[in-house]
Amino acid sequence: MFNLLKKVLGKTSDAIKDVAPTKRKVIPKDEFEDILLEADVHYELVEKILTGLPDKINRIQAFNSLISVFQYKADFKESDAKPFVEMIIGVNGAGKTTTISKLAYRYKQAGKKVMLGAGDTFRAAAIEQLTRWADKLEIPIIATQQGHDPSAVVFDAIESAKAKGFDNIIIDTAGRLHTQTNLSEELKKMIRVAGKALDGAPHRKMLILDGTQGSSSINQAKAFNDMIGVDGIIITKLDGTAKGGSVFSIADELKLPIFYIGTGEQPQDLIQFKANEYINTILDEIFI
Ligand SMILES: Nc1nc2c(ncn2[C@@H]2O[C@H](COP(=O)(O)OP(=O)(O)OP(=O)(O)O)[C@@H](O)[C@H]2O)c(=O)[nH]1
Repeated sequence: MFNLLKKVLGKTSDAIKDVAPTKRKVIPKDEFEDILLEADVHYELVEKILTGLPDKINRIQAFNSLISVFQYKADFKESDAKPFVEMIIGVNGAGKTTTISKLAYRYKQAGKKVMLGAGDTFRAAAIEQLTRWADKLEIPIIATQQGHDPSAVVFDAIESAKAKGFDNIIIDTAGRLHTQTNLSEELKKMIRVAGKALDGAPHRKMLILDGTQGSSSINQAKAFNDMIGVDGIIITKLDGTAKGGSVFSIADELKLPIFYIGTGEQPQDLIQFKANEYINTILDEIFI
């Protein structure tokens, strides 16, 4: 896991090495500042992280300051609902479809019966892409034609999963409609319909953010959070970017738990996010 994370953060580590080529026991505070900025931690947060730190910083001081970014106000409460209904939200291209296949693969590996719902009915390509993943993973999918009401997909998926004793339903959603208001109304309706079909559903609304966008994905995330209230985040494509520090900015601005990070394009390329491991992987590049 540590090695995998090291690989995922390879480009971020290279960026850190450009600023701090030699590892030491203590580093000057302004060098720590440069490192954080280089890794795309957002300026105000860098200032916050540095507050209270001495002029020369050791690893423990750096760790304590960075881990404080991940103290969320409210953590997501695990649910043992069956089926556990999850909605996957985010802009087009963030990696929703791929991430759904990764979650489905993960749950299936854990022995769960998983069903997908093709809720991005705005684009035929989204329905096709998800159906291809479902076939490849040998997982059933509820899909309709382009333009049909995605709430019907939600309802049918939940009814079918209840009848057949499924454990997990993962529902795709549109990332864009003709207007933002349409999108908001559609997502809210999907949530209402899920709740009618099964008490407490959807149990988790997961936002997918593209890690290569760095801190600029934050406004998008806030817009979705304001619209429907997000329970947690998955950050994708961290393997291809030097902006690994954006994870700090995302956690700080949204105060939402980060559940997983995407580490590649295949169904198995998803790892659970653990703040301490993430920070230690970065600090390994800086300190002896
Ligand atoms: N390297 C890498 N690529 C990823 C990751 N997650 C998704 N991708 C790629 O990002 C691209 C977009 O992913 P999709 O899953 O199609 O994204 P989407 O949000 O469903 O986008 P649309 O289908 O355009 O709505 C694809 O080429 C994926 O293979 C990841 O964690 N790492």
